[in-house]
Amino acid sequence: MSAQREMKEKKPWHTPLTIIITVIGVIAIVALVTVAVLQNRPVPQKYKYGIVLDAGSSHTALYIYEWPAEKDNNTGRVEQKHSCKVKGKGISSYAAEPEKAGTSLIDCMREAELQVPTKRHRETPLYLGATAGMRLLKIEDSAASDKVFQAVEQTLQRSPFYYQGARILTGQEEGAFGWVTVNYLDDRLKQGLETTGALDLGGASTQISFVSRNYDISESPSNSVTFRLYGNDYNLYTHSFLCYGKDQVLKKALAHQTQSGPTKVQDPCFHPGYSVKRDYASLYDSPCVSDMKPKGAPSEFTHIGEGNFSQCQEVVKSLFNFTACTYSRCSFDGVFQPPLQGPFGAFSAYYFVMNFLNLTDTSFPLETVKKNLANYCATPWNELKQRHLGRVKEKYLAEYCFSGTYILTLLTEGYNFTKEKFSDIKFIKEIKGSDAGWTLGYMLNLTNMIPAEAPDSPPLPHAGYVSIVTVIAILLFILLILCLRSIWPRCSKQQQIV
Ligand SMILES: Nc1ncnc2c1ncn2[C@@H]1O[C@H](COP(=O)(O)OP(=O)(O)O)[C@@H](O)[C@H]1O
Ligand SMILES: [Ca+2]
Repeated sequence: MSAQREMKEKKPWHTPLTIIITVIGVIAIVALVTVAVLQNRPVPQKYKYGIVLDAGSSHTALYIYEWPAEKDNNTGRVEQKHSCKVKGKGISSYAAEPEKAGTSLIDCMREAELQVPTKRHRETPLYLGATAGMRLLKIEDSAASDKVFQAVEQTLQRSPFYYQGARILTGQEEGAFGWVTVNYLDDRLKQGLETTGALDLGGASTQISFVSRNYDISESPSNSVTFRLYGNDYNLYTHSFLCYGKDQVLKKALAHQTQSGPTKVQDPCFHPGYSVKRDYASLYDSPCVSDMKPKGAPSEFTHIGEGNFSQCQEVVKSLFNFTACTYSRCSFDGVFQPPLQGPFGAFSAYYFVMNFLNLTDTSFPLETVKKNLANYCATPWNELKQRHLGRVKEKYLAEYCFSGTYILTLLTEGYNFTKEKFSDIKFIKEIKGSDAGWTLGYMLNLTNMIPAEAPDSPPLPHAGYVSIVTVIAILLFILLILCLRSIWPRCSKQQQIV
């Protein structure tokens, strides 16, 4: 039996000293991990809020956005928490009774007070942005537009939120902020990815916004918006066509068909069997058509449907001017447009209409889409009413054939989405739970929530920190055991020799 083995038997490794050292080591490691877990624990998540009212031509909607309080200007994600549809029409329809524009907002403001925690009310910014309906009212009757704003301001100032003002957005802002929203929600800005173009169709105006490589912004400076976001520069092309929202285009189409002041109009864009009396005064009441009003027209006409898609398309086409262009290239009405580029998201009325018509799938050939729409337009009005009334507003139902035809014509003839490019368009309502539209981009901009430069890389997250400390602690523990098992006997032997 060797001397070493004898010594081991006499002096096993679990001597009181080694046990004490092991216990102290274990306590130290547990303490280290506990401190790491407790000291660096994230504080319970708190949220901040922002509210934007979208005062559109047809209706007003309130959006509440929410984001983590700790990280608002770089890594945090802003999400839509809630939306509220204001009852009744858009604020521009209250020109004759402006106070009602203010009171119409009260219900949604109450809802917002319940949605945002009370202690956050005073710091929650509140914005109202009006679009083409108010642009038209301002052109038509600037004093009435001011009164509507006064009434709206009165309601908003009384709310507990941090009111930041109500104003009319320019067409460029409406287009550019829609583009920011779509690309922010898709996480394309932070990652510097290729961006998605934005197509917004409203009732009174429509916007197209996209980044086109090698596009010379100096050719039409009024169509360009430059951004520096997260360290990337963007030259955005954007244009807003006033009077090309679907409700104003319908007025233009009817104006086109009533130039001789008839008492009966046979309209290919409405369904067979459709017949409604309309008065000339309300058809021609907008600045988009007011100067076209035929002289000596009767007070009303009967609007009769014929259900003919290709004839409807001819009527719609005649509303665009494709000849006047002083630039290298134009979309229509003499407006500059660089070559289309990249994927596009089409939202708002583009989505509502194409979704109702079951035509959101753009992987089908354009010809198939047209054929399906032609079939739909030829469907008798009575049949459609039986199928959908009760679930769909009668006004919407009556107009889907016209709106669908307008959308296809605007995209293909107006903007030049050829049959190859048509599949670049995706009809979308929302992205990751937040509605596509200008409101989110508007708020991100006004609250400076998108930094111009890329944020510094974030510090180690809590879970990562705890894991690293735990791994180090386990390694230390293993080292300690190894030390005890292999080095300690030698140390003790040395002690013995001494
Ligand atoms: N469910 C729906 N079906 C069809 N059209 C709809 C639906 N919901 C909203 N719309 C239409 O979408 C358009 C929204 O435009 P809006 O934002 O009010 O105007 P603008 O942006 O021009 O100021 C209107 O034409 C409205 O009638
Ligand atoms: Ca709109």
